[in-house]
Amino acid sequence: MRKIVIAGNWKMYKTQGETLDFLRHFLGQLADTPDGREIVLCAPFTALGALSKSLHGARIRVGAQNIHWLPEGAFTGEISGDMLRELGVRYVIVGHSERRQYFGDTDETVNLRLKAAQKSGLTPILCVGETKSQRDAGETESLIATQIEKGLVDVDQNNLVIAYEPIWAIGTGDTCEAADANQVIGGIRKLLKNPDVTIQYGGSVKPSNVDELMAQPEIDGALVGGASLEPESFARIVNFQ
Ligand SMILES: O=C[C@H](O)COP(=O)(O)O
Repeated sequence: MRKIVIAGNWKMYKTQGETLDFLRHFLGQLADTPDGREIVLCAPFTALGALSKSLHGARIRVGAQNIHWLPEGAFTGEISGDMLRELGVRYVIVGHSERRQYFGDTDETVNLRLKAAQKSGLTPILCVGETKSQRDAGETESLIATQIEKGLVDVDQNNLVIAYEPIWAIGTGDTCEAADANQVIGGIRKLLKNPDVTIQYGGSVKPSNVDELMAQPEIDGALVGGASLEPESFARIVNFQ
């Protein structure tokens, strides 16, 4: 049975105070959210502790946005899985295109981070996706197959979420057609040993397009950037029809 997971990726937005303000407005809008939908907020490191402490049994899981592959060491600016666990974190995004583009993540380091997350009892959200030029060159399928195959070496597919995020659709308002996203995600599923892995779509998910995306048979959730920053819009997304 595939689980529905709707995750907000706050990227480098929201202080602790802004996080608490978000929760004040967001939690009250979950009263009618159907059972069986996992809601995750992936906050900046500095807000994770405040987020965990303020949930008081609410049905929200806390997520981080990066993890180092070693338990400790001289790695300035990095954070380990056990440090995240101590803060109540359950999920962690790995291999987001912004990490790959700006901070040098490769399929090899993504693989190390995935395994480290699982070793610490976290559920990693592996991001894959193509650029516009790769899509135009017809390379989407082969590029994603490489990201999946190299990323998932020795990774436990029973504790994993994958997010298909076409890079040209991130933060652009230019959403991938729902049917196209469904087709790519169906292709990803065929590469997996475990067909029940939750596979999300990410890239300009909004209240206006979430219903159509979530109606697709292969799409099990969403990884939401900009539209997760506002309580009203993220609530509408998690309450998709
Ligand atoms: O992780 C989230 C994605 O980068 C999507 O961001 P976006 O919803 O702002 O396009």
